[in-house]
Amino acid sequence: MRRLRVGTRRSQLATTQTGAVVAALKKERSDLEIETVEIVTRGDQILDVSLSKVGGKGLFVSEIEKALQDGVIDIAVHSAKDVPAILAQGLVIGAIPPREDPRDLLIAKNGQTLRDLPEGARVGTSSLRRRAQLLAIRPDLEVVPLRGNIDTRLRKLQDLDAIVLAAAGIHRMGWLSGQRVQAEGVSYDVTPLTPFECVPAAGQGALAIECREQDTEVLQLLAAIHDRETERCVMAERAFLAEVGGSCQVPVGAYAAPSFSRLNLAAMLADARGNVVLRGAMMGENARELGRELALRMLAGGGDRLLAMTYEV
Ligand SMILES: NCc1[nH]cc(CCC(=O)O)c1CC(=O)O
Repeated sequence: MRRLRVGTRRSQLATTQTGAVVAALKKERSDLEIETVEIVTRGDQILDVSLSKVGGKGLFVSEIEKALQDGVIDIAVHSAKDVPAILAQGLVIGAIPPREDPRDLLIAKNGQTLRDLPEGARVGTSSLRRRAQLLAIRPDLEVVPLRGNIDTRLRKLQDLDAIVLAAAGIHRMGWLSGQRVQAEGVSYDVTPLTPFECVPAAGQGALAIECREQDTEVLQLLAAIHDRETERCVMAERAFLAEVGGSCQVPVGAYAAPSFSRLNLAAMLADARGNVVLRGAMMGENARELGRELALRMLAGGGDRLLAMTYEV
């Protein structure tokens, strides 16, 4: 293999993430010629409608998967949390590099924490998972829809009191220094939300590199940038998500951390309005079984009824 074509979405975050993966691969194989191919997905084009309405996160991935299947590209770099539970025919995740900070960040215009935002403050997020968990702590907040790439969302903070973004994205962009985010000519204090306050999305902070199942040479190359511990955590989180049938219509969070030889998995399920938030945690050895087991327990413990409640949001 002499040439590798890498598919990426066109957002600033996507191209930055892809650039980091390309650099890591070049370090492994300096003779390799790597070409980056930008793909505009439907999810990138439809920015004014909430994701739960236009068909979910798969929108960002399905066109890229087609390019892999058609041989237009050889690998695709995704944010692990954007990858659906079931991959397209003939494709596999070839590598999961070491995870970044998995937490969500509260970025308040005047530097407040979640506790000292003023009564009725307007907080921007289109994620049902973030919305439910914010309202569980501060029922008085007005949570308003906020879509677009992370640069766009940061700019929209001008018209709001606060927004919530993943730490990983901000960090990979090089916009986070200490407790401040500096980007697009603005600078704000940030407060990380702990996984107890706001359980992250399954896979948040991790990248997933997808390729063709049959491409043994590519799989061999990707093994060099793979992190087995991150994979184990992400597997437990995704097993939880798959078992609860996580679509964008339901607020679901799952976060696993290694604890000696075992994994500690924390998860949350809520109804779409965020009136009821159900939390659970469990330790286990086998990542997939742990994710499934915690999901089954939480569904049996009332989660099934939460998921059955659907609303127009
Ligand atoms: N849904 C978009 C998306 N996909 C991955 C990230 C952040 C980076 C990551 O989690 O790895 C973001 C932005 C955000 O949620 O703030």
